[in-house]
Amino acid sequence: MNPVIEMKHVKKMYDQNRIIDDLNVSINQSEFVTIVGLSGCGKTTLLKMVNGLILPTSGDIFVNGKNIKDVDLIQLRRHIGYAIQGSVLFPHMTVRENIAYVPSLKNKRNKQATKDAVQKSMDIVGLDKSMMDRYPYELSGGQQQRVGIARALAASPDILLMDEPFGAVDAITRSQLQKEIKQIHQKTGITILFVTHDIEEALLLGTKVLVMDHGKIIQFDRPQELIDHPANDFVATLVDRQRYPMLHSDQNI
Ligand SMILES: Nc1ncnc2c1ncn2[C@@H]1O[C@H](COP(=O)(O)OP(=O)(O)OP(=O)(O)O)[C@@H](O)[C@H]1O
Repeated sequence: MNPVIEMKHVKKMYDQNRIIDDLNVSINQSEFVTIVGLSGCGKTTLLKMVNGLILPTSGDIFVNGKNIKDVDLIQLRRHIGYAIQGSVLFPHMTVRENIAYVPSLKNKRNKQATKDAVQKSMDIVGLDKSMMDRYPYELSGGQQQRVGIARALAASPDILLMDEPFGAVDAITRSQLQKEIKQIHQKTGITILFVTHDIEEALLLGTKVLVMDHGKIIQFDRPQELIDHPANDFVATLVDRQRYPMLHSDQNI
């Protein structure tokens, strides 16, 4: 299978600081990759390099087989959904206008296609039609988060980048959103890269988990592999049996 995203010898420096260090990774279509690691280890930097919001100091990044050095980054981003923590909606636009933003750029002459895309992505994230004409300030945090995800999905992207998307909501809403994103992944087969601080969330959602430490990939494996065969003490501590017994198959008796 050809990888959807491939990074080869990618480095990122800020001044003399090496943030990403000779990173190599291949991500196949329809994987749900969760990215975990301590604060400041380079998770967001890695994510933003996929859609060219951050450019590497050296190395190559391929998306759908094309080196992003050779593609128009604005075009590239239209195929890559991006959802981040908190409300990043346009405050002066309604829910409908927020979600329609990218599809309307794509379907300039076909208003119906945009309308359909808005309806479809609202359905996917479970937003009621009655919300369409509300402004972001008229929504709860969880609803705003759903609109953010609907907006990221509306242009039917091949890849969805999510940076702590559920970080700012309460535990119940978070668990609902986790279920929804899992269903969206199963229904659409979209490739997802999902940054989280929460190892439990990473193990539950990811088809593969990418563990980072100081700008390097320490392990990139199926969740069960991390639990059964942690690559080092750092990973072992992260997936600690005492703290997450329910995630360990031998304890699910
Ligand atoms: N524009 C910048 N200039 C200088 N240093 C930066 C810049 N952006 C990020 N960094 C540094 O790069 C490192 C990695 O940042 P990054 O945001 O990728 O980490 P992270 O793993 O996502 O952290 P967190 O979990 O806290 O969000 C940090 O030490 C950060 O201070």
